[in-house]
Amino acid sequence: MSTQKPSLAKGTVEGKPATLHFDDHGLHCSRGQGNGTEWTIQKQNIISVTQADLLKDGHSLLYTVENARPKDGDGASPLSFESMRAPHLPPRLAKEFKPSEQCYWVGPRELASFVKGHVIISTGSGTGLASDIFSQLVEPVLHNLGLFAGEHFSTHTTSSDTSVAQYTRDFILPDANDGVQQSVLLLSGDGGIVDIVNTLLSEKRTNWFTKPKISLLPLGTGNALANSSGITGDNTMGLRTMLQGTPKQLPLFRAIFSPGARLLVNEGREERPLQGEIDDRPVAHGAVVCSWGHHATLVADSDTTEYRKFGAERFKMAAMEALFPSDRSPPHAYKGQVSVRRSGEGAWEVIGTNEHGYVLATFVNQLEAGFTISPASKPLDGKLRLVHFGNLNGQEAMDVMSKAYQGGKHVEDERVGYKEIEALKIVFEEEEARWRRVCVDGKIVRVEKGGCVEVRPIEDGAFDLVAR
Ligand SMILES: Nc1ncnc2c1ncn2[C@@H]1O[C@H](COP(=O)(O)OP(=O)(O)OP(=O)(O)O)[C@@H](O)[C@H]1O
Repeated sequence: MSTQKPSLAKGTVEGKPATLHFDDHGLHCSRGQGNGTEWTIQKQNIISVTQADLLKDGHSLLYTVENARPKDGDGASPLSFESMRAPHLPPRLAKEFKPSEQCYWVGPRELASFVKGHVIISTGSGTGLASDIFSQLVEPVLHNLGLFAGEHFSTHTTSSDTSVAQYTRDFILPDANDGVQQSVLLLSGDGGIVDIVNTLLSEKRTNWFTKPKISLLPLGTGNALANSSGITGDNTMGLRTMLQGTPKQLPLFRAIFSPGARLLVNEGREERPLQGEIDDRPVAHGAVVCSWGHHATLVADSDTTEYRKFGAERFKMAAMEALFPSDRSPPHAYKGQVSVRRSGEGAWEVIGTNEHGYVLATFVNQLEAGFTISPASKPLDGKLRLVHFGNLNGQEAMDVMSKAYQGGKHVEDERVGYKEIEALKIVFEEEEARWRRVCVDGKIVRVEKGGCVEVRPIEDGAFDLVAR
């Protein structure tokens, strides 16, 4: 329902006389009388309104259009880019979609002499749309803004799961250490973010370290960070936030593992040392979630080429397998001691018995669009919250977790524990390695037998995230 008066302008569109009016649904354009043309640009598709160079005080409206529905898994972008030149746009539209003054991507081109622009395209994220979305949507927007690869930004396309970390180490970190301002456009899911965070925090930083500003175009499967920071919520793939958002410090946690913890890669077939280390103990940083139990298992088990074809459905499919194993056995009861600290120096408080189903500490509200894991979490509020339940049977666990799709009602269920915490500690009592897998923002860390992990927020920032 419309809540504000429509805003009107008479003038021209692409040089021809037109009437434009803007309301809560979008921009309605009409040309000519009687049998003239009428069309609407939906509000959710509007990226931004910029000054058009050639028209001096005129405007360009940048927006997305839906492509004919691509077949699942064919790697084609669902959206492409259009722009419209109009000297006079309805004032409310021009005001509401004005780009942020701090935004490198719409600032004066002279900025390129002291700000470095980077575009990172993570081809392995989500269902593999990043390359086509870059060429059909993002690059045309950048060209429209007068930005060209090689001149105003460098482009890096990933070829392996170490590409983002490598690029960060080789290009972004040295400049950040020299105090150079950098704006990064990252086309990826949460994984690209966690790769950059861990690389920046595990290497040496100088006193001049200048935090890069990162705009995330959410192209992963869950996109928890984007869904919880107001980056999504329109139909522009994060481009509106990139142009209109402001940089905000990304809250981070540190997970310190017992010696011997390893990162599992290549569908769990290979292991690697973690990037970070403190006092000989492996360390991982995250911005979204650290979990053990059903959540970590379903993330780990569904990270295969086969499952990835199903997009976000892969999480539900793996959850069914974990909660209702095909041999009809009950879901696994995860054995270990879980404890939390409610205040910095307070006593450790033991959670539940030594059998658990779900142990998840998070900063974010949603783990995927509509799956509200922590309803009290506000965008980038930096508060770590624990969601926990014990050893429930498959149907009970399914009933509880289904309520997360109803706006986070699971936290009202008496079987679920939900609280703000300062620190989480897990001491693992599992014999089999697969039950000692911990998820840190989608990455999987396997802890050694008898090992432990401790998780707490840190003050340190790696970069600023452009958010609304
Ligand atoms: N060309 C590639 N080959 C192999 N791995 C890649 C390639 N490009 C990216 N990757 C890896 O794929 C993973 C993609 O993770 P990312 O989080 O971006 O997507 P996702 O898991 O689908 O989404 P989300 O974490 O938001 O659910 C990252 O670990 C990244 O390093």
